[in-house]
Amino acid sequence: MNAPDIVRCAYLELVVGDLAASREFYVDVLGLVVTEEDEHEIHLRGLEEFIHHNLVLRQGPVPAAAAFGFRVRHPRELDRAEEHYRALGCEVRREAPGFRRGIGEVLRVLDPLGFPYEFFYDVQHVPRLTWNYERYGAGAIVRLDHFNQVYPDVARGAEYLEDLGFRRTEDIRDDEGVTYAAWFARKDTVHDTALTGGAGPRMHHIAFATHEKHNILYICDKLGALRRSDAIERGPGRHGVSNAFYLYLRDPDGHRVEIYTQDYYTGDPDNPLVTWDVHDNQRRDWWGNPVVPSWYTEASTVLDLDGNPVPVREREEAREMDVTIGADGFSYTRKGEGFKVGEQL
Ligand SMILES: O=C1C=CC(S(=O)(=O)O)=CC1(O)O
Ligand SMILES: [Ca+2]
Ligand SMILES: [Fe+2]
Repeated sequence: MNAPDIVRCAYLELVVGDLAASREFYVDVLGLVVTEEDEHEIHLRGLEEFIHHNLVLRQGPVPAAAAFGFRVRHPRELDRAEEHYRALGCEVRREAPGFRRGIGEVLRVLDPLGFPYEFFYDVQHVPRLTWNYERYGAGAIVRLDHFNQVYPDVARGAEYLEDLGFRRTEDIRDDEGVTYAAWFARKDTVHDTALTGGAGPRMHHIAFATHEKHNILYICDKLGALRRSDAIERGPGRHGVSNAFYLYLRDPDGHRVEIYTQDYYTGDPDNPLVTWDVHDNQRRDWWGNPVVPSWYTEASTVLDLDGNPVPVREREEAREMDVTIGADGFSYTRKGEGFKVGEQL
């Protein structure tokens, strides 16, 4: 099927329970830039962004991820996207300009995995603050890097995303051929989205990029100084997959936010796939530090096109947390030299 020409992941809409508390987290603590705001919703972006927003926070009753927005290369790609999804039998809605602040026509779909995807081209340009160093806090979040989606059947989800034109850049598998997670790119970095095997469809995290590791360390130090270290869920650390330096935070509603820097270029057509053994204890943290259980088990509800929570299905294949016994207690540092056994916590 003719897939739409997707340029990049562009925005996420999050429903939050207390808009002021969320504003404090994303603006005062993390330093995202406010493009527009009113008493119902806030439109935020990274310092290097020129499209209207990368994140919408909307006050609502059920904390959830309401839309995953992707920019396409030309307005005609909305027609191609509509054709693609109708051929898949998906619910498709075309929304006139103005449906979303700063965005032109939007094509909305509930995709075959149950995720609310949106596609757009026309967008209001806003000031790119790249050189406005007076606006930079030490956390310095410069752009949206990726989404991460929880879905029960990663192999099935990968088939759908690859048919949508995404390039698989990395994955985690076992010797029996089970796929536990996979990463998919449209732009020239490691991913625009990823599938984490688990009960889904749910939103695992949104990731923003900084330029330097010290920006991430500053965010940790700032949260400590604010006595908000409980917002730190996992990290800081160095990923195996993607090679990025990372930190995972939980926002006031429990939505997971990754701060991410220095992954690698993947733009050549023959970019080699990197596959990790699920028992490799350095796959998710290159230093072998354990993955806290909540990172595997907790994620955000997603909404359908009418704003209702999408029902969640459990994963039927082996779960990474079980296979590695708790948080990476049954994994090896050096293959063939035996396993680290038992809980790491
Ligand atoms: O962006 C990512 C890159 C790597 C990893 S992992 O924990 O190293 O698998 C997780 C992640 O999907 O958040
Ligand atoms: Ca196919
Ligand atoms: Fe991530």
